[in-house]
Amino acid sequence: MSHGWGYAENNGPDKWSDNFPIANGPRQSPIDIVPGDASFDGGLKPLKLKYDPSTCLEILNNGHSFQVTFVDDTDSSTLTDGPISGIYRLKQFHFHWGASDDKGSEHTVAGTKYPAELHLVHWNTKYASFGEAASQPDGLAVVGVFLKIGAENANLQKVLDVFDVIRAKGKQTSFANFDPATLLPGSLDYWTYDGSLTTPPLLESVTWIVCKEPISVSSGQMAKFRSLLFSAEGEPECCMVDNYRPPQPLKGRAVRASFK
Ligand SMILES: N/C(=N\S(N)(=O)=O)N1CCCC1
Ligand SMILES: [Zn+2]
Repeated sequence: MSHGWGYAENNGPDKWSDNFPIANGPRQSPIDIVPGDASFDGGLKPLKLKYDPSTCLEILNNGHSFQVTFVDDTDSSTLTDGPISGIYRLKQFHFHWGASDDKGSEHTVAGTKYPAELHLVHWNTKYASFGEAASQPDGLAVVGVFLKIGAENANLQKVLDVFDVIRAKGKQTSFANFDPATLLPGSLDYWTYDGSLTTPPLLESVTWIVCKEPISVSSGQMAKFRSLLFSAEGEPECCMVDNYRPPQPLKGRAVRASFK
């Protein structure tokens, strides 16, 4: 059985280019964001995020992370404005995190790693589906939010409370009426650049929108993230930790800031 991609020594980020040569492409993600190198762009609009909790469907351990999936057959939960044109629908959100609080985010800020990073994945409705959009240079828009150790996050806890039911790869359960807007920081100031999916197939179809302000997470809550498994039931247990890709070369790309 071929070992699929993962985050271990034998199938992790350094090996992904074997099966996904775009891993060495011109617009790969994540990146290290250097605030002093970002250009303020007064033409960037504020982010407009309109989420309908009734579109929240289920939560799944997909063996790489866990994701909360949304019904995306209408414009009920959308991202508009910001650096994008048109309407992008929310498809899912997921996280990346570390084995300890000193690492875990995918994007870094002047070399600083956060313990985790939230990704809200949206697709451009000028295309017929997420799958079609994912293959287009303007197909996806992902809002990234850093998690910083601090006070317990009561909104995040609603997600963590169902982890016991999705501990192993392939487990899923219904997850209704969750408002992802409760996971956004108070300020929606952001950096934006043209990038890619940070996991295989690493498609270069993402407009990245990374919020400057983190949200809080407690150390105890981070321990709960680490209770999930990469492995399926019946397999040797492998803790789901360090499911992040390190920063990739900028290759001449501009990073713009929506704030001074
Ligand atoms: N890598 C991904 N998102 S991410 N980490 O780039 O936001 N995805 C893979 C399929 C659906 C989303
Ligand atoms: Zn992600």
